[in-house]
Amino acid sequence: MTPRAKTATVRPGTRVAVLGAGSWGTTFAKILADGGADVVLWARRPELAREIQEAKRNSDYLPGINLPISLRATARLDLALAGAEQVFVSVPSQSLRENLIAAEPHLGANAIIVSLMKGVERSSGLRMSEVIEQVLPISPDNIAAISGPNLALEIAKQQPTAAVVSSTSLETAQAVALLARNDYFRSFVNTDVIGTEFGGVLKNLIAVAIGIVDGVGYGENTKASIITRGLVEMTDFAVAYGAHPETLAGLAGLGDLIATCQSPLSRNNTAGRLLGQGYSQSDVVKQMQQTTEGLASVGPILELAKAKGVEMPIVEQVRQVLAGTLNPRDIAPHLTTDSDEPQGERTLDDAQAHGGAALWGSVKRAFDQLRNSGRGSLGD
Ligand SMILES: NC(=O)C1=CN([C@@H]2O[C@H](COP(=O)(O)OP(=O)(O)OC[C@H]3O[C@@H](n4cnc5c(N)ncnc54)[C@H](OP(=O)(O)O)[C@@H]3O)[C@@H](O)[C@H]2O)C=CC1
Ligand SMILES: O=C(CO)COP(=O)(O)O
Repeated sequence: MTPRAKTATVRPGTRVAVLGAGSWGTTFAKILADGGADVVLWARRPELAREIQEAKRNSDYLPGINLPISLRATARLDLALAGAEQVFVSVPSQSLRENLIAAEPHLGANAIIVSLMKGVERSSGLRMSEVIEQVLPISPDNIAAISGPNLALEIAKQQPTAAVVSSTSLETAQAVALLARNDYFRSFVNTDVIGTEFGGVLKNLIAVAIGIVDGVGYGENTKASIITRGLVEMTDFAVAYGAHPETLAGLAGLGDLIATCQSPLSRNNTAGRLLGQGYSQSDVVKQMQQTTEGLASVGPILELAKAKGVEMPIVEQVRQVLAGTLNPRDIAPHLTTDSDEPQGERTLDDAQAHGGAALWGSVKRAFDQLRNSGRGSLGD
């Protein structure tokens, strides 16, 4: 799976919309505007739309950040979507369905819909691209997802980073990647939507576990053990659902896992830290002012894991801490067995064996893919 990209160019001023003016939606609108697109950002609260439109600020979510002069904002969905060739969606995952239903009458026939979200729908267990496909009369080839190590505030400060744009259609991924890039944000492409989306969902759960460990006061050994074993868990799960193991070794898997597990900017990490300090789930939910996808994803992910016979001991422990049935001090990087017998270490090699790839082969292919897709699609 090495996408060979065609050379493509971006039309300056291509009209796009971003739905959701929280920290990521606003940051992504800035990425697109700084890349030359004509961006209209939709905020559900008129006062926030007004602040962005008039003061070029979003003081609720990105304090201290100056937004591009060219960025426009509105609380009217019809105005945001009028003429938009690409629509980037960044609302909480649990509200995606209702927002798509509201947006549908205003969407252009050939608009590409891009998910920026990292959750699954609790009621259905569906990934965001699956919800989009279910709600809108749209071909899967017109849907994309973007994921990677993308802590919003760092990017809003124009610190360089990269992400993966994924679509079943390489051309769609390229068309989106060409707009979602500028001198501080680099988009690579792939066609593994399942792996790209699940990477973003699953790293949130491991980040909650790391936060718990931090809150308890355990150190680097515990965290490194959980991150390493967490990546195996993530890969096992995603591969069971059809992902390519290489994707989990890339920006949307390992890359995002590292960023989210080590940054205090991460809301999932912060929620975990509060749990580790002894706060209950309901206290944590009250304290978290921003979207914390991991808390909503634990249940559906464990259900999906069970359906495929995948063991996820770290995610299961997160569930138990959330439920108040496991003392946070007892969280540990368990092996995937209850046996008292010493077990062989299951590594990425084992997890990736489902996909028929050995670790170093797949890592090499991932690097090749990034190199090729970057050169081919971005024209440098
Ligand atoms: N922040 C980050 O660093 C990153 C976040 N993401 C993903 O982006 C998605 C959005 O997260 P993020 O921007 O951080 O969240 P925030 O909490 O910062 O913002 C959420 C936004 O969604 C709006 N919103 C809340 N409920 C609804 C609803 N029912 N209908 C419409 N809009 C609603 C909020 O509006 P209001 O202000 O009016 O409440 C706000 O504009 C998540 O899936 C997250 O995982 C991905 C990469 C990075
Ligand atoms: O996805 C993110 C970074 O890539 C943001 O993580 P949080 O949602 O935990 O803040």
